Amino acid sequence: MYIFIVNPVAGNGRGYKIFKKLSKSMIYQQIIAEYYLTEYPGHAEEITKNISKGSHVELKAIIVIGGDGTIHEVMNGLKNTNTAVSFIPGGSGNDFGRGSGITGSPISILKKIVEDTSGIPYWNGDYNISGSSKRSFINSIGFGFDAEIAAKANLSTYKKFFNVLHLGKLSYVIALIQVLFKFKPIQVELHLDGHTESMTDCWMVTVANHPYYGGGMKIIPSAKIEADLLPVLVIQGISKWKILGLFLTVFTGRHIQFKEVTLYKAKKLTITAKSNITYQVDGQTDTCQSCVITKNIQPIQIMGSDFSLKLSQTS
Ligand SMILES: Nc1ncnc2c1ncn2[C@@H]1O[C@H](COP(=O)(O)OP(=O)(O)OP(=O)(O)O)[C@@H](O)[C@H]1O
Repeated sequence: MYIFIVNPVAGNGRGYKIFKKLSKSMIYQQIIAEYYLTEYPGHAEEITKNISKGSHVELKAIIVIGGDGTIHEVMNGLKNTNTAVSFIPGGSGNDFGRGSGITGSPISILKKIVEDTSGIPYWNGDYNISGSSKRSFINSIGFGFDAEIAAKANLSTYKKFFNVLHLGKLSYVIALIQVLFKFKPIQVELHLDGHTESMTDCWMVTVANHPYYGGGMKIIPSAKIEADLLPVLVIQGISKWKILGLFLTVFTGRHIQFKEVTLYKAKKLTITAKSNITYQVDGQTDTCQSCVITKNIQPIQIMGSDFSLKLSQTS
């Protein structure tokens, strides 16, 4: 059996339209399926927790139709890492689809999920904000400048408007300009395994499970799906005009050539700031003063990925 968790408001209603069309398709009619429509923020996580508690012995996969926020909730609701998960992009950003190799039309993705026998292993990252319990991020977690851009864009009225026009990236460009002239670099201490870096002029620190964020920007082009190691990108000591130029190159991934950009790899990162800083996790924002980040040691099987075809060809 397949269980669909559908966010009907993802992508301004795209999630629901995709599910409606898919549910009438031949392939959907041929499988045993149950579906849930989410009704409020946090609902996908609750549904997944309940599924995990139940005894769906024949459960082949949970299939998420929505955006990154919905798959973030589902991954955090999973109690049993043996449950396979898949994703049919229905949101506005859909970076998880890009990063895990899930591409094509909804029907072709469902076909791949049904025909895929093993899937690919995917390691989420874990983050522990001081004083709260551990959670997982599916795409990335970032502190400082990019998080403030995400916070500004999420609160804006123009984000919805641009999303309807499929120009979601433009909302980040406007938010970037708004944040740029007010932003004050942050003072942070990074503990990367046994190594410590103190920074007084830090613009941002981002950790990612794969290259993409913000609807297709290649923030850490070299990030790959792997166990154990976290790629960490740090930007420090840069002028406002230069960071503007840097962000223009993020879509191509050439920003890593700037001398103000440093890439690290670590099993564990602890970030401690002098005062509260803004962070974004899979696009949702909040503030914190310290955070511990590690890689989840239990992989989740992701079905319907184009990468599983490549894996089976190389093995
Ligand atoms: N029925 C609902 N009404 C309002 N919000 C909902 C409902 N169901 C789920 N949500 C919330 O909608 C938010 C946005 O969903 P999601 O991130 O999947 O779509 P998106 O923002 O369009 O895509 P992306 O994150 O890829 O840009 C999620 O945080 C989720 O908690």
